[in-house]
Amino acid sequence: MMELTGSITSILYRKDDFLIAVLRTQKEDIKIKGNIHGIEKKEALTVYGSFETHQKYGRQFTVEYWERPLPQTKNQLITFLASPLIKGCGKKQAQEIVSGLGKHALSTIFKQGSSCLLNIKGIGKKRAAKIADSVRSTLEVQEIVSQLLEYGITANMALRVYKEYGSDAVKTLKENPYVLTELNLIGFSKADDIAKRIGIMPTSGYRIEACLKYILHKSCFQAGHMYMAEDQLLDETAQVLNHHAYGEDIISAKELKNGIMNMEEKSIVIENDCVYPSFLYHHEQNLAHQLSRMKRSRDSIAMSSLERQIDKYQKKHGIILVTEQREAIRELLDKQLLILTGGPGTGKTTVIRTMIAIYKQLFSGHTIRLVAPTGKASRKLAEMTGKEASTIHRLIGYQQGEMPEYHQDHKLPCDLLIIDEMSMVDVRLANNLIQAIHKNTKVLFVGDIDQLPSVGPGNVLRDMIQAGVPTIELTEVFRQARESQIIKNAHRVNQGQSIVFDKEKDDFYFLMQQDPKKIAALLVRSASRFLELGYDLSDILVLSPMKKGPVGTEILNEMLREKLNPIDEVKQEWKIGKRFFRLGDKVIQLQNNYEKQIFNGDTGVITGFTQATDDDGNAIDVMKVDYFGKEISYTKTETKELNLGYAITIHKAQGGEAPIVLIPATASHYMMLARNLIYTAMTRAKEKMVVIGTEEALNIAIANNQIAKRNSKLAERLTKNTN
Ligand SMILES: Nc1ncnc2c1ncn2[C@@H]1O[C@H](COP(=O)(O)OP(=O)(O)OP(=O)(O)O)[C@@H](O)[C@H]1O
Repeated sequence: MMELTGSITSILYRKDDFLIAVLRTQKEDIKIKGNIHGIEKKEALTVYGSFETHQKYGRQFTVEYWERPLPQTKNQLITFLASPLIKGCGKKQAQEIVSGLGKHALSTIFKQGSSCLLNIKGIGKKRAAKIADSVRSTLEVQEIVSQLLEYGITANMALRVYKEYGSDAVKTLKENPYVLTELNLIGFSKADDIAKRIGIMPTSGYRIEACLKYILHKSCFQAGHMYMAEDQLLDETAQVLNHHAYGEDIISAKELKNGIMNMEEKSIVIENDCVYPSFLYHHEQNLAHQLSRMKRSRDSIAMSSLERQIDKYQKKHGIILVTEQREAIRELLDKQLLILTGGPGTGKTTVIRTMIAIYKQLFSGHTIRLVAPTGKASRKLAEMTGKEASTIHRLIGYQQGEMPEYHQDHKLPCDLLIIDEMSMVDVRLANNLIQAIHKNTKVLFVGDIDQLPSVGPGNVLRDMIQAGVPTIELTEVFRQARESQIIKNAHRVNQGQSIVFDKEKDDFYFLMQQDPKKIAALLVRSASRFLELGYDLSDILVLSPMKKGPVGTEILNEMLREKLNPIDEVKQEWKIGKRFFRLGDKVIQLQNNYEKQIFNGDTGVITGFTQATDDDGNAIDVMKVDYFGKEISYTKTETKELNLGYAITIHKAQGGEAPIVLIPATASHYMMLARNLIYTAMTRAKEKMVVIGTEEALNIAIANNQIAKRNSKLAERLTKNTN
């Protein structure tokens, strides 16, 4: 193996840890390539490896191992200390440190910590701690990264583990590489490969427990279950453990059972052969406990005064509420908890509006709050009611991994709480919300149970209805039923009837096409046509049931971008690995970001690329995205929270709506042909709905009403608690 030392003069390509760069040695400029983490232009570097001649790219040096040579001369030391790697240290402080501590400054700081910096001019206690921390972590990280690289643990993973375990990172990982799955860095099978390279025994308890957890979590977070039957969990785990790289029957049933027993004390709860991740068990139990207490309590108010108020409202607004709507208002004022459910256009928002107006008349001075699970849904709720509305997260002050601001010992100051789009709320969010509700607060859950269930575990709305929580179902369809076919067809789909078309009306189009590739092309053409007609990009929702495949969102996004926002010389772009973001691109946020107050499913448009300063005062590149007039900055690393948003999955579109909705219907995504998917997509359309595909595929979807059952005991607990 050869050794080369020099400084980086240019970076030619970088993706994650993989780098191609030019290294200037004393003799010549050499193209180097390999997994080199966090190196920037001008930095000194020593690489170990060998030369090879690439057919296309010629002679280059393949790096097996690398290190940042410790600065030797005083000047090198000053440059290192003043670099962005060392926080809190500018050039002035670096010069003072080197003149105070001499050429062994780094090892002195590493060994003695911040105390050796306290006598240096211009360095106070806080700055000394910052500098000492940075020196320690920079040196340690380099050591850790190089030690772990040989096992296939990338620098990014090593850094994350370092953050969690500090100097113990290598020891921890060598003993239990499955912590990489705990930290959500890789899945079980990749961790298992790494474990094999490290030499972990296939019968290791860590391996068994990691696999049990992986199977259980997959079932809860991908299929939405709250628990798994113990036998099924054991069977599925045995299959993975015994077939992945090690051959059959390496793990016995007894060892698996032991694994479960070990976990029982730490991370799972077993109740009558049902295995729950502990936190989900506690969410379900606490939610049931709190809900059943609420269900029981009753309020009594003057009903005659209520009836008078309803009559007054009807007269003022020229509306006659139907029996169910009137009943909903009565019920909520009589009880503490009510569910209002119904399909599109059945008057749910009308009930909310009436309820707010009457409640205000009856209880002036009381506080009313309106919330929904996503930013998109809460904006829609505010628009429909003309009242302020927020996300549930914002209402309760929820931050990832922290206790919400409002909880069981600090209740929300609110008298009437209305929660819209309840079908999207999973058990975790539902419990956090319910715990924060005061025993005197009235709660109205509004939702449509025929839409897709929550992305997260549980089926809260359905379970509550099943358990007998007071529910009013609105069945009469008011809106558009006569004039528009969208609502009419949505209700037909929901009842398992095929779609009907009236060519005279121009709000529901079906474009027949069999070939999936042509369907994709037609979706793009139709979207472009609507733009030509004067609609805005934000008016158009192109939805697909899936990400992959010929009509999946991935391909559609690329095709739509090329058509609707093609590249030109002046449009700036950011290239990050294989992905790139272009000025004017429509993007979607993929996860909740509480700091930015941007939530999973929010869509925006890229408005520019600029520079900002980070917490340490360093200049960083940022990309600006406009979300409904709110401008949010993303660093390059943060763009992993974004995807192109020209086409999004139906799941991500829940809770939102747009004037135009376009969807494909093809048997090529046979697995995804389900009634609640089509129904959810259709109910997003306000003005025009375009389906492109075959009637056969559409009818298969409409006929498929097999809603995958989710394992949950919320209904059972609620019923038991109440009886
Ligand atoms: N009792 C009623 N009499 C006449 N019109 C009504 C009545 N209730 C509601 N409407 C009208 O029906 C339309 C749909 O009502 P609303 O928006 O309340 O339904 P929704 O269930 O909230 O619909 P979506 O879920 O699709 O948003 C509105 O135009 C509303 O004014």
